[in-house]
Amino acid sequence: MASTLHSFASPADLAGSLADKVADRLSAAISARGTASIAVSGGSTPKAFFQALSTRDIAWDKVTITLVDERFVPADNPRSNHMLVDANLLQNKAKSARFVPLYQPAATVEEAARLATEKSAEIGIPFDVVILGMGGDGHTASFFPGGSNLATSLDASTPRGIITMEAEGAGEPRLTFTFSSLQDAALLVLHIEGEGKKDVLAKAEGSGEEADMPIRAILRRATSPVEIYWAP
Ligand SMILES: O=C1O[C@H](COP(=O)(O)O)[C@@H](O)[C@H](O)[C@H]1O
Repeated sequence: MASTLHSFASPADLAGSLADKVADRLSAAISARGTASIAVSGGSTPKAFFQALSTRDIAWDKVTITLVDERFVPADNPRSNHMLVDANLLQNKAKSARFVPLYQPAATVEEAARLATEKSAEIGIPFDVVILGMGGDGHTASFFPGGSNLATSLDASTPRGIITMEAEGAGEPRLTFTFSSLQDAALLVLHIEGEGKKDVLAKAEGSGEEADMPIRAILRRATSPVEIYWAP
């Protein structure tokens, strides 16, 4: 499916514009079905966008928020994506949204993935909005080059749900929604910032193996158009 690049003069401009776009989509879903869903990324990039989105006028009590991926660490760990979302998105008007975490206090990451899959199955499919990020190594969600479950996670026939991932560049073991869960969102966004990430994107758009730069799976095979939001 095609992708469209939306470039902004600054990260603040991008955050405001993306927040408006996402708010419109969530509100449209609420008008149509009574509920809306969004899966967001962690990392350093989405903070300003989260803060802007949290101020938008939406019937937040009808919105379910989850993460596209998470480290296998509890919510009070500063490295958790949950803590980032708590501090920046589940604030202001968005305080009344429902949050479905991926981390589960289980003995193993595999058991946590099974429990998270069970809990996230209550969220309607497909997601109304998915916001992906991208690492300098071309990973997105926790689809890491060399990842333990990379092939399975990217296989379009792997069922929707959460799968585990361990990889050299990943730090802790990870929990990640599968490609099949994310690729058909009504609004599928890739949010990246900086010249370095633009170069990584250009490389990913060239030829090469998906396994080397897993973001290629989204750029090449997502059934929804990919809206790329970039600022320097
Ligand atoms: O590990 C992760 O990194 C990516 C990108 O993070 P950034 O700090 O370069 O913005 C992120 O999209 C993903 O959710 C996160 O778990």
